[in-house]
Amino acid sequence: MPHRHESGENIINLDNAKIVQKNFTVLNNVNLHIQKGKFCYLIGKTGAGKSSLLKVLYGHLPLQGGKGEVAGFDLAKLRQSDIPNLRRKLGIVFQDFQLLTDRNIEKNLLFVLQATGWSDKIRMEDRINEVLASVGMKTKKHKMPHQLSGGEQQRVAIARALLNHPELILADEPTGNLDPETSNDIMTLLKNVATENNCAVVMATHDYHMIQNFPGEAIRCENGQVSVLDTAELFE
Ligand SMILES: Nc1ncnc2c1ncn2[C@@H]1O[C@H](COP(=O)(O)OP(=O)(O)OP(=O)(O)O)[C@@H](O)[C@H]1O
Repeated sequence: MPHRHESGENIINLDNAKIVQKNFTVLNNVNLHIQKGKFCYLIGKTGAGKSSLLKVLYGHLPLQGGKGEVAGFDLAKLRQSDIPNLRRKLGIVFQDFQLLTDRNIEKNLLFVLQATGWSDKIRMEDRINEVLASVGMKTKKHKMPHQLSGGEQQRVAIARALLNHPELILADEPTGNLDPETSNDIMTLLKNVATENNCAVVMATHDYHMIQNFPGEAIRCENGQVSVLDTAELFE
């Protein structure tokens, strides 16, 4: 892993970073330093650049200027062949769960383990049971995704994100398809598993009720710039 080096206490370091979609600069001069183990929101209006920022952090969009480091990987020097190694350090959770619909929960998780280099059958089975237990879904492992509610599918998606002991979970509107009560359950779960696993979380959301229920720090995308604020400032 040639471009990996330890970076002290931060899981994310962006300095003067430029984030571009096609030829359009979405965010410029981004300076962002997120400590290991920290939970923070990513907020901003539709089109402000939240998803684009997340995509740069998980190596889906190339960094177009400045410096960037995620989990010790230098984003400016990231090669295609480094991306699987970066992704192994991350857990990614999406709004639409993105479970494979043609196989049961256990096989969904097995697929990820096999794709990330695991081979020992017993160890894989143990890890699957462990992560499913940590999200309260161990008894549902033989169910197909369509047999689960949205909240349950998102629990499984969080379990899947935890498989490789990530140092960082990137979540793009993970409660966007859920009712308010289920959203609160998922949020509580995400916060708890992050704390238990000493894992940082960056979670994009539009849901101000949830931010009010679970205050904290937020990264705001606005007018092509990024700033960090306390969520209490949003309700003054
Ligand atoms: N694949 C793409 N090709 C070209 N432009 C894109 C692409 N994806 C996003 N954009 C543009 O980049 C800008 C930022 O979009 P992005 O999806 O990052 O915003 P967002 O804050 O996540 O919005 P939302 O809250 O609606 O998800 C928008 O102007 C959008 O039109």
